[in-house]
Amino acid sequence: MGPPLLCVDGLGHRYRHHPEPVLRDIGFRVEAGEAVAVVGRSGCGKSTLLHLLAGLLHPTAGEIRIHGEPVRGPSARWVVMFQQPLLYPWMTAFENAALGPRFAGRLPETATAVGDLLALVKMAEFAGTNVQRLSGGQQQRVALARSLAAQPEILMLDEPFSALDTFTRRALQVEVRAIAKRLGITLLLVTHDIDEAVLMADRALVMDARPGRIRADLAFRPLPDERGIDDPAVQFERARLLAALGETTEAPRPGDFHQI
Ligand SMILES: Nc1ncnc2c1ncn2[C@@H]1O[C@H](COP(=O)(O)OP(=O)(O)OP(=O)(O)O)[C@@H](O)[C@H]1O
Repeated sequence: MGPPLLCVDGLGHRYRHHPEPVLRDIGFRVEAGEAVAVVGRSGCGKSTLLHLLAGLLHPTAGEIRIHGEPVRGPSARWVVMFQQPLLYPWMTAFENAALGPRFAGRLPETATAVGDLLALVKMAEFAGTNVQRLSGGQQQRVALARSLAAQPEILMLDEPFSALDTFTRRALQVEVRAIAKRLGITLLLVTHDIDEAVLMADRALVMDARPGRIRADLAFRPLPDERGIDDPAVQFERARLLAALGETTEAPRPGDFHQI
């Protein structure tokens, strides 16, 4: 068996002019195809961790390997989605989604594939619309299509839906998970939203703050890919996650929720 997709060992980070390290001694593995949420309170270092994993920031201690190779900078093998969709406002949805293939000189051959991706994210009818005329949720859908057009192995998400209303956020959380599973893309998500973690992930790494460390590695029991927050099994995993975060005093028992 080869190395895991992602291997993190003894990872630490200290910002310049910052007296204390933000992250200390972080280690975990992620296998290809997993969906992993890093969960913790605001300020515990989640974004810093994701920036390190994406090669946007260099660690001051430890090592990150993807396919056994040290991460030294950004790569076409992974893409990051942020809270803001970061689209070019003067372009249409299609033009934004097609940016990667265009820069790689792969348009027009890949135009159909980009069209298919817009359909996958339910934006086909808006392909020719200027993105300024789209809602926040629709803009994130376009950003998702742009990310998928890069054919990444890993999709890294930094609280990508936190600026959206609850209804839109829920829909995107469930859809992004289903799309990633369908395309075989590994999901790495950092969030302080427990619901987002149980809706999108198979497993949660629970972080402590000051310094940021992993307190627990919690594998969820198998849940359906298209899951609802009200499903009893999802509620059960949510309660386990809350207990792991120290938000409740007792871990739940299966009998606490019906139909498990
Ligand atoms: N560029 C920087 N320079 C110095 N300190 C920083 C920098 N970026 C973040 N920090 C500090 O590092 C700590 C962790 O920040 P980080 O954004 O990684 O946490 P987070 O868990 O993602 O928070 P949030 O959920 O609020 O986004 C905070 O104390 C923050 O002030």
